[in-house]
Amino acid sequence: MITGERMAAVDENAAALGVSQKQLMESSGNAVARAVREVAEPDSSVAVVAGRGNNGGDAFVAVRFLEKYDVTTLLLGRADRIGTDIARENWTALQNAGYDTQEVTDSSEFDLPDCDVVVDAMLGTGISGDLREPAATAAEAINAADATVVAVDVPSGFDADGGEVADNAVEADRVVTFHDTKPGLAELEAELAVADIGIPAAAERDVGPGDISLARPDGREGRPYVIGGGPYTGAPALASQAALRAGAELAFVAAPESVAGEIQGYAEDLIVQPYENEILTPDVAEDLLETAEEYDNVVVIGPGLGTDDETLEATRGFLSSYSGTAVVDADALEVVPEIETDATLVCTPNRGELARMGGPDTDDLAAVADEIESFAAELGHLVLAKGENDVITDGERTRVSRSGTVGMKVGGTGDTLAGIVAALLEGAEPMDAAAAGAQVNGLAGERLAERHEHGYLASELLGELPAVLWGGDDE
Ligand SMILES: NC(=O)C1=CN([C@@H]2O[C@H](COP(=O)(O)OP(=O)(O)OC[C@H]3O[C@@H](n4cnc5c(N)ncnc54)[C@H](O)[C@@H]3O)[C@@H](O)[C@H]2O)[C@H](O)CC1
Ligand SMILES: [K+]
Repeated sequence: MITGERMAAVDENAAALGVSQKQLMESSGNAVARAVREVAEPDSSVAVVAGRGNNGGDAFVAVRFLEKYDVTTLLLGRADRIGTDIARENWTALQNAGYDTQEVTDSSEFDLPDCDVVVDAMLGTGISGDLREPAATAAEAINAADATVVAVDVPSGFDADGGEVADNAVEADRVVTFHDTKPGLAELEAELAVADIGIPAAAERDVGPGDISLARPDGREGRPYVIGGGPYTGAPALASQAALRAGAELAFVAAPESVAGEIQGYAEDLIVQPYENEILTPDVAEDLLETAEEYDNVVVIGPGLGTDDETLEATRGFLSSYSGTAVVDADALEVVPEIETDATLVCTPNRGELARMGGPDTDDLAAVADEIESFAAELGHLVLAKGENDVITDGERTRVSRSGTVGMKVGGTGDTLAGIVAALLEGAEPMDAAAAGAQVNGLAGERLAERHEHGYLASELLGELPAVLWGGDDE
């Protein structure tokens, strides 16, 4: 099962692996033609009703595989308004090759020919809400027609993310969906076929550009709250700055007053909130818990906290009572296996921390991804295990992020990762935020390594994050 928006991410990953959208469209269209042949008689007439997106594009491909039938293709809208190159190229091929096509620019012009089969290629996973004109009029005519209706990917008007069906949606007899079923499809009356369209497994398993598109904040959102510092001051400063660079609106740091000034000194952009103590104690943790619950923040707990018994007790208490989302990093990780909590925890252990938590003890994390998945299932929380390749798993789904370079084995890169994940968690599901966060942190390192193989600093990753997340002119 995959949602429409995650399907788009997988498509983007496939393209990055070298399997282009146009190749996928050719496979999709071929699958649609196969379904039509299954319901059509040799002399059947077929009406293709196509939208201006890639859903329509799939049907333009299908037409080339239905030469034996009497096929008419109706495009809802003007050809020069077709929304993607690959759909337009397939429309133009039909024009050049003399296929029977019509542009319907106004609902009143829409006249569904008498036919045995209708291919519903108006809207797929790119839609939102009830059908707008002329799709609405077309859907009404399709539903009223005495023909077998074959829907491309999903019936037009079906929401592939949540499974809702628009009131004026097409009622299909058959649905040919691509790669994997979508939420709610199996509940429809229609006969469902899931067509393999040649997407490599790596496009789903390995984290890629599609995952960054999916988790990228569109604008400033979120106010991560970093609870760190004590013996160390660099870690919380790096984590909170990384959160700002990855899209957070504000970044708070709660730290002992003895080091708060030092942390503030790293960056005026941070909002450092000192607490009276040399270290994090249980009663301080209770105050911070109140603040965290009040502001509905994503919390990052651990960077620079140290392993003093009282601090660990405080961390145990905080995480047991907290009910929001927390990135747990560094020394705070050791309390996670010991506690019960309603919080959503995203644990970011390195190889040693993973082993100490009870996970597999090996350098090659990708090779033991299944074991890490079982460990996360048992732990009951999401694990982002950091290594040369990072393994991200919630105990059911497991991804591998292969970005990064050997030069990133330098102090602080785990802190920037924690901050990036916290920022992405403000607007994305935990698995998506953790996978994209791991990928983004690594890509920032790759950008630095293009200039010098070694010798760069975790603090230099910060300046690379906006380009990795939002692109922009590279110097
Ligand atoms: N891996 C795969 O699954 C592949 C799927 N393919 C096909 O691509 C479509 C998604 O295409 P996309 O261009 O994103 O959007 P759509 O074609 O679904 O529709 C967008 C189109 O419709 C207009 N629109 C949006 N909302 C409405 C509305 N409520 N009423 C009327 N019109 C609406 C919008 O303006 C756009 O023009 C997927 O379903 C598959 O069929 C790829 O071809 C190959 C890989
Ligand atoms: K459709």
